[in-house]
Amino acid sequence: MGKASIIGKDLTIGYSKGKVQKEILSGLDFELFEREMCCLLGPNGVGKSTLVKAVLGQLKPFTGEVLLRGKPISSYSSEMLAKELSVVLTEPFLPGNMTVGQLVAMGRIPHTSWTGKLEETDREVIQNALSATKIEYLRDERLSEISDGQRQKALIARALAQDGKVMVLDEPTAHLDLVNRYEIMHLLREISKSQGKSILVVTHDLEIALETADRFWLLNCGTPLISGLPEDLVITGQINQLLPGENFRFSVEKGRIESKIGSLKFDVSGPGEYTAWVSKALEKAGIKELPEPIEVSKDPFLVNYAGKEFLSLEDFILAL
Ligand SMILES: Nc1ncnc2c1ncn2[C@@H]1O[C@H](COP(=O)(O)OP(=O)(O)OP(=O)(O)O)[C@@H](O)[C@H]1O
Repeated sequence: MGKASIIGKDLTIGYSKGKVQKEILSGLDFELFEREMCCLLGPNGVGKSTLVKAVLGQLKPFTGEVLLRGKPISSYSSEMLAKELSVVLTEPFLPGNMTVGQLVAMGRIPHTSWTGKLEETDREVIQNALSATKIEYLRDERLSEISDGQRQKALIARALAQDGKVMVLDEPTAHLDLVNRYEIMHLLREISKSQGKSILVVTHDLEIALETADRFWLLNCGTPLISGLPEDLVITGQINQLLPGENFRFSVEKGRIESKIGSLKFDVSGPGEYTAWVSKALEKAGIKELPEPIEVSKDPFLVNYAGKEFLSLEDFILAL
């Protein structure tokens, strides 16, 4: 574990309207470490973006304080903050006729002199940011003419060019397809290691976060922030904090959320990697009980039930 880049101490955060304070979260303690990618997870409306605003120094806590590299974040000027912290927000306004290269170059603004002239070192940083995000080929493309996934990578490249030690991203994979979501989260993980950055990512992608994050911060209404290795949170069952109500649970064996199956009264035997899928298909079809055992075989896949063979689960369920 590296040093903590960001420390939150007994924070109470929320919004003020006139003299009225609307408290969103309280009693928050956390540390974001160097070389770590930390995913902040929690249900809609719990206060993840509000916490991010406090971490970025954009929202003054009602009580407690946020320390950035050991100093209160409130003591940083906006110029100093821009050198330490890079941010990727959900849907920023981007001029469509700007090129990817120009967008990434904007990351250097906190570092250039008042003339805004890019020095050789700035150009190198921009080149490295484009290459780390694997979008050099997009340098001259306009933002209005690239895909959502490519735009997201360009925004990450801009944050990299800004070269802060801490990167904060609020739902960087929203609206992206599964492959792009994996790719971006793996890329962020790679960057945290290769460039020694602390990366905080707000995400709802639990399964991808489990694959990529070094640490989770779990937020839930009325409970303290839980910080730990994702694997520890799975093993201790604390991960279930993310699942409201009684209908879902996190399957420790399968590493994903599933609906709680009441008492299933069928007996499936065969290759372990297939039996769970058989149960799942039966459960979705509303079947909770079967009098005979089900045997599944591999190469070719066959379901054997009550003396009959089926080539697919669809055929099997249709015959029941
Ligand atoms: N500017 C604001 N003024 C007052 N209340 C706000 C403001 N922004 C957000 N809130 C309230 O703060 C609470 C937490 O909102 P926040 O956006 O932080 O949640 P979130 O966990 O990021 O949600 P989501 O997962 O849906 O993005 C909500 O009840 C919301 O209505």
